[in-house]
Amino acid sequence: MSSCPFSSATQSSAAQGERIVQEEKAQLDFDGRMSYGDYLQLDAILSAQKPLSPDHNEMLFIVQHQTSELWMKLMLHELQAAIHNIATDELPDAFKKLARVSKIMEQLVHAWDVLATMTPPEYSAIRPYLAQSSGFQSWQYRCIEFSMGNKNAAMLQPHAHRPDLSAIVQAAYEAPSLYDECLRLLKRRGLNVPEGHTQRDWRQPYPASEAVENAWLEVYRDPKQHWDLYQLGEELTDLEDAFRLWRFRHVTTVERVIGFKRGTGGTGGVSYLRKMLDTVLFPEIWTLRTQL
Ligand code: HEM
Ligand SMILES: N[C@@H](CC(=O)c1ccccc1NC=O)C(=O)O
Repeated sequence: MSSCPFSSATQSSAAQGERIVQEEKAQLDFDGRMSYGDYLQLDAILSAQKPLSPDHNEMLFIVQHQTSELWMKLMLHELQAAIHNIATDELPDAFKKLARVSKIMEQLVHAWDVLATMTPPEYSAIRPYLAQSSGFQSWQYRCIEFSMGNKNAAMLQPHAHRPDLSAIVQAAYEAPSLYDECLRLLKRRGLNVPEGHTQRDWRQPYPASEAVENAWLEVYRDPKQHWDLYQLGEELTDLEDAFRLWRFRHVTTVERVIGFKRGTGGTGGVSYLRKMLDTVLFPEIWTLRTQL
């Protein structure tokens, strides 16, 4: 009999653990049945981490980006469905999805904390192996930017070598953005949105206007009268707020890890990412607040 209280505690809890599994009648035999790993295609996902360098920290770098791309996949799925819901006047359905998109964006903001544990020398050991690859070439990210209205034809070019992906990014470029559909909705609801905003070349960057600010102001000055449009405006605010935080954490993390080195994607690095901080997706949603 062992005199060590920890070893007897371990034995009894092991026995207890086994008893619970038996009593609860957990399914233990997966011969011919679909298991957790089968359903989630874990063999495919968990065999996709292939470091190129001998460095320990490359696994962090790969997992961080792969998980980000998975969250972006869900974000696009929700965002595109929300845009469709707005176009077809199903606002409660759109709100549910937009709230989820904002939460995913917040999740990605917090994810920077994990990557920021990588020091400059640790990243320098990996960086040569990345060659000219860069997040700049993320086609899902570009679809998100385009769907949110940040249109820029130059951003199509890195995808030209992959016609399959290029077609998807091109479609997001040509389609009305989330904000375009919101303005069309405002017009259907009788607000005074000029035609240049409801029927335009969707590939062009969104042109902010006083007329649109006035339309939103009508909503914001009397929220009870236009409750769902007011709620929509606030959902757009949450979304852009979260997106701004993501951009900011990106540039700060990049500065702490590579300083002012040029980016592997060919840009000036931090200087480019700082310019991106000036992006405004839903301009009148912000400017209207000066009038309230
Ligand atoms: C140590 C980590 C990171 C560094 C040093 C870094 C660096 C950079 C740099 C310098 C650029 C500018 C383009 C270039 O010339 O390469 C860039 C762009 C970009 N990065 Fe990162 N990045 C890091 C992590 C991430 C992560 C975790 C993501 C998440 C998916 C990400 C997504 C992007 C995206 C989407 C762009 C394009 C942004 C735009 O065009 O506005 N990056 N990154
Ligand atoms: N642009 C980064 C490289 C980089 O960050 C990266 C490279 C390959 C895959 C994802 C990346 N992440 C985001 O840009 C750099 O200049 O170090």
